[in-house]
Amino acid sequence: MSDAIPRYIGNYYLGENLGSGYSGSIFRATHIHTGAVVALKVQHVNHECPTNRYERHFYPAIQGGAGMPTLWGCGVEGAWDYLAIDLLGPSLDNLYRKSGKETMELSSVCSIAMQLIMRLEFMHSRGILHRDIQLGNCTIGLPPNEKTIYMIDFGFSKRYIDPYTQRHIPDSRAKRDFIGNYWFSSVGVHCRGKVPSRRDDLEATALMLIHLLTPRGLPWTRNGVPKTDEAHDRLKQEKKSARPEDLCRGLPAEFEEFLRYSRGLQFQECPDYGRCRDAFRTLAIESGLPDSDDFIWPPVHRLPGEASRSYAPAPEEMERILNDLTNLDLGDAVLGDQATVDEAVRKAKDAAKDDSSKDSQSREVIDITSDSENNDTIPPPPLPPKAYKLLKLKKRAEEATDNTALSELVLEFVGILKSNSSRTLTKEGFAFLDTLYKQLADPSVFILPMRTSRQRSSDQRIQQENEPPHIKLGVVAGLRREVLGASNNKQLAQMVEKFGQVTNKSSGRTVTKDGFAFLEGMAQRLKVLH
Ligand SMILES: Nc1ncnc2c1ncn2[C@@H]1O[C@H](COP(=O)(O)OP(=O)(O)OP(=O)(O)O)[C@@H](O)[C@H]1O
Repeated sequence: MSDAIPRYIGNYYLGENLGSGYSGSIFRATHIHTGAVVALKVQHVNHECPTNRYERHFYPAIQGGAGMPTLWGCGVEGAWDYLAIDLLGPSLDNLYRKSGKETMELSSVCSIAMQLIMRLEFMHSRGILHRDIQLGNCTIGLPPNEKTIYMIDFGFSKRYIDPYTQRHIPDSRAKRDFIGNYWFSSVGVHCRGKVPSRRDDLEATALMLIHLLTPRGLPWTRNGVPKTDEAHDRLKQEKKSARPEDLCRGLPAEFEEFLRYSRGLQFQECPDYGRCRDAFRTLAIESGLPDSDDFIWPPVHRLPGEASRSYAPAPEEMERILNDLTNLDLGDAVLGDQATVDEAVRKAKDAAKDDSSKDSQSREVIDITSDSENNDTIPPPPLPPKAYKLLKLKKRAEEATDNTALSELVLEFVGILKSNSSRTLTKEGFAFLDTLYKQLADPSVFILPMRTSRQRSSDQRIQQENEPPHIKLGVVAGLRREVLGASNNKQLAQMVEKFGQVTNKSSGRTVTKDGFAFLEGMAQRLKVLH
């Protein structure tokens, strides 16, 4: 049998070579009778890894899905096994390399995230895992479908739902040979030899997104493909030991949350695709980007005049801000007490003098005197705006005398958190929740704060570090539902307490979409309850 690929295979005339992988080559090809142009995936029948033979069996189950290529024909002719599939555009790998940029734009990455999560939801709904998520296996369509991302290469795919019994495939403790790719396959599958399931497709997607936003990519991709077993072992070790917070440092919190969420899923658990997708849509909107998941290439920049959300500050930066706040000594002070304000302003001025000019320029200063009862002319302290607004809100919550006023304050609280670049619940945010709790539980009794101090005992710290994110997501999602049925303030108080505790225990202490919905539901309920 000749090893040279012929000009004709099946009814197709082969044209330009579009790409070659480990297991074969892809050609642009024309049907000799209809003139239809397709991508012909050609593989030698004796190939040691006969992926075409497997791949053709997955197409029937995914036909018609958005971003799923159509299989127009397949067969074996002579020494060649071929698949004729929709001709598509360049892969994300091609686009990324050709862009010459160190990282992809956030707008592109958000739309990739939304579309890929949708593709996986569809494939998984058809009982199929992809198992080889990577940039080269995602292509854009040809016009008019250039805004759609297509999933290709089902050579490593597998059914996770047994078509006969309709049951999920079983887990196994036995280590298995690795199937997937070095860069993005999940830690469980790649480094621990676990059986792949839906969670691993999601984790691979998360790693790929983080890679696109990281200068020089994920750390273990920087030395190229490992050529020896030792190099592969080193790569696995590096991948296994990389903590999500380190991989996602400086990125919007959504990426770390997505990675943690996928890693926290149980073997058979169905991911909440909608919630994952919504998180990236919200991120896009808050960053002043279009909310559609259309993949626009070359990427669009921020819409003019739109509010933009910058990346979350790195932990060190957050630490510095919090230290600045602590130095202001507002901790136990009575707000509104002029002596306290004077003292704070004096300290703030001293601190500001020490600060580099770069730092002071980057801070927004809120004028606390503009609506203060005291007609003070002293310049305002350089408190971060979010912290200051929250402290003012807390004070107003202390003075609130009815549920209607509390309802409005809760909505303002949501507004402040949403308008800020970071959704982290800071100590001022917790202080507001404490006051709200106190007001709801019994306005006449002083309740010990749930969390107003940054000091934590080592026990608490261990507990906090061990709290998996899906626990927080589950509890807050439950609160979001329950809050609308609350029949008195005491019940609402318990919910605020639970919300504060679970947020405090979660890594990042971010307020999620469910968290906002819970707070908005609380405001709604407060209006009704008297
Ligand atoms: N339908 C298509 N239309 C246009 N280009 C395609 C198409 N399918 C694949 N390609 C190009 O060919 C490359 C290899 O495709 P594919 O991954 O399906 O082949 P493979 O032999 O399984 O590769 P690998 O061994 O790298 O997994 C892709 O990265 C893409 O650039």
